[in-house]
Amino acid sequence: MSFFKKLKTKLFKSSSKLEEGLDAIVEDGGVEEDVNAEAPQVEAPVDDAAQREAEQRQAEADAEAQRQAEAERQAEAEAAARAAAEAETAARLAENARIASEAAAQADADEAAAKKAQAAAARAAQQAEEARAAQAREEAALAAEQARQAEAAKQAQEAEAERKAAARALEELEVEKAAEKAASEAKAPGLLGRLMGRKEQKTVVRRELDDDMLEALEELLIASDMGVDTSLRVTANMAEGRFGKKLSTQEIKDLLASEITKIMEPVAKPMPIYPKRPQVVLVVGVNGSGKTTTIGKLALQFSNAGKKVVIAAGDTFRAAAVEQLQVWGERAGVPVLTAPEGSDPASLAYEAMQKAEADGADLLLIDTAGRLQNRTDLMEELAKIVRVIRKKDETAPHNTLLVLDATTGQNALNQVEVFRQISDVSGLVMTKLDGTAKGGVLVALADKFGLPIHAIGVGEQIDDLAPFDPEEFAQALTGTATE
Ligand SMILES: Nc1nc2c(ncn2[C@@H]2O[C@H](COP(=O)(O)OP(=O)(O)OP(=O)(O)O)[C@@H](O)[C@H]2O)c(=O)[nH]1
Repeated sequence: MSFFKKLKTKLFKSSSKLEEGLDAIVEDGGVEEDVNAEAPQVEAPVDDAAQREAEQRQAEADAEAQRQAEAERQAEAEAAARAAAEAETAARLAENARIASEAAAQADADEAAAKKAQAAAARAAQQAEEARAAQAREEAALAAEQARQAEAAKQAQEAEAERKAAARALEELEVEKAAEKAASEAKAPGLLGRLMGRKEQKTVVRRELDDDMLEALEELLIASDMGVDTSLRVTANMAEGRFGKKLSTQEIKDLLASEITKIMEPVAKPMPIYPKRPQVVLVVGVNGSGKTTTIGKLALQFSNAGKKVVIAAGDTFRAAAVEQLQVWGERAGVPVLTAPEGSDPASLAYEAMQKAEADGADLLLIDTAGRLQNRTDLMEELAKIVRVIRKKDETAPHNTLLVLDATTGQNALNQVEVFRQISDVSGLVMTKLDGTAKGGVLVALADKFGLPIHAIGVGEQIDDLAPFDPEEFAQALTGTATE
């Protein structure tokens, strides 16, 4: 696992206090709004158009069905009228035939009558002919009418099918709308949604950035060890141009992360490497801050980078400390120079300089004691070490690294002040950033002293030392980290 992944995972966990605090501030007095509250609400334009179209299609289908029904009724009336007319014609023909036969009966008796009868018969025949023609016309008209009716019935059927389809479409649209409504209600992050940690949010809580909110933010940052001055300045910067505006937790976190990044960027610098050999690195810090561990981690990183490294176990007052450093030296594959318990650390430092020079080492890492209880003694001890190594190289030490335990919070600020008085601190290493909720102190340190932060310790293993990345640190601290 890479250093930063580790840092992010670990710091992410530990920063939950700050993150939770930010969540609480916005929720307290915030208002739940639609995620797109700023954007004008447009009510389902596509669905409405579809519904209007379906309604129009149905209206047209209804009108067509009505027209068909009317046509059918008219066709029936016409058929009845035609039937009546046919019956009348048939009656007339029968009457004519009767007249003709009467006329024929009288034909023998009366020629004139016979002629009349002939004429009548001719008329009757003509009428019969005309009646047949009429009937043929009627039949043709009837056939045409039947065809028209069949067509009308077909159209009515089609219209009915279309009406049904339109009704079905309308019904489906309603069902779809209801389903969408139900789904959106289910997605709304109500209490249950929040408890279940729903990802897709339709609403967001926003709170107006006012004096109360600024005060709450200041308190939270101070509680996160950012220090009073830094906290006030960070919140003032966050509020600039945003006072009275509504902000969501995410927006607040992003703002805070960007302010923290701005403060941390100038101090994020790796330990400088000089052409001078050996480059002497004095490592200072209170007991237990992680000096020994850090020296072991640095030794490994530099030797992995192709540098020849020598370690001097300068804390000659504690045998356990010396042994521990030897273990780290073995792990890193780097020689560790030691001296008997209680001997002068300055003379060990001198010997180490000689050995480093003789070996052609690139780096000499010198561990020192960290007894702050007797500050004068410690100051004298460090001053002596510096004097002695300057006999060999007057530009040494080239770096004085102050190792600080991040879990000590505000205490780290005091330690910087003290060690700056007794040594020429050139840069910081922050240890134990894993598993601490006190990462905020780095912001205060950077803001107050502007000392470079060369590396951060994120665990007890030899590879748990990472370069300091301000942006990732800010994201991890505010909970805006994406992984
Ligand atoms: N979790 C964690 N523990 C660390 C880290 N750095 C050091 N430690 C632990 O902190 C404790 C003290 O570390 P040391 O390296 O012995 O500290 P020191 O400053 O040399 O202490 P003295 O030897 O008493 O002067 C040890 O248990 C280390 O394992 C770190 O980055 N993360």
